Amino acid sequence: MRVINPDHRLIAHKLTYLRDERTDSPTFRRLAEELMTLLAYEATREVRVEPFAIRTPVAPTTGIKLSNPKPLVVPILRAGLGMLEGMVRLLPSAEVGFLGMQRDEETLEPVTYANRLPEDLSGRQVYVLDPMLATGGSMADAIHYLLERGADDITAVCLLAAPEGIAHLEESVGTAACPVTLVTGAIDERLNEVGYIVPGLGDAGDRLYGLAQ
Ligand SMILES: O=P(O)(O)OC[C@H]1O[C@H](OP(=O)(O)OP(=O)(O)O)[C@H](O)[C@@H]1O
Ligand SMILES: O=c1cc[nH]c(=O)[nH]1
Ligand SMILES: [Mg+2]
Repeated sequence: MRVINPDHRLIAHKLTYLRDERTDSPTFRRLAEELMTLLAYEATREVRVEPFAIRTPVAPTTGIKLSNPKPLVVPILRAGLGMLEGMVRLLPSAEVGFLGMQRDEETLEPVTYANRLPEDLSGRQVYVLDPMLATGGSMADAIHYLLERGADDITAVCLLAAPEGIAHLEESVGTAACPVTLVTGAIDERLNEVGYIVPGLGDAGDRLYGLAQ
């Protein structure tokens, strides 16, 4: 599994404000979108393209355009929704599928409560969005669903990752038949005893959308 942690001061600057407990939900939502757009620049570096012949006002030339089928973007509800707009701003022709997952706060095991993905993902390039890679259980399950449906190139994008989550993902999907890449805005220190990323930013879903019941 390839892990990409772009070294960019604007990413670090925006992440600092995102982490700050004084940042309110509207600002948190705007920063999450902006960070996603910056990470999307890296995550889509190898988006699939094909040659495209055009004519400029001066001369014919050959450029490139996105290949069909277009990439599939999959935000993991709830918190991944906060990254969706930032991604489709750069990839407006992408299709969007949804996975709803919630981590059981006692066992830290992910529970899937919604699944709205195309049945057949053969030959598809897929971008999975979730701001937090903590134990890595939710992202690993999401990637397994995508692999079962035939996805053949998967990029997971998160804002923060714990070393434990990266190690779990490596173990769980690192030897998958298709390439799996993780793009993360930062790699934090560790998980605490209740499975939160340290220093982290708290519960991303709650900070985006308010307290969950
Ligand atoms: O790596 P893991 O240990 O699996 O934890 C990460 C998951 O936890 C958070 O979701 P949460 O369960 O809080 O749901 P929410 O998005 O509805 O808040 C986060 O958005 C990830 O999906
Ligand atoms: O730190 C964490 C861990 C899991 N989910 C979150 O939203 N934050
Ligand atoms: Mg949450």
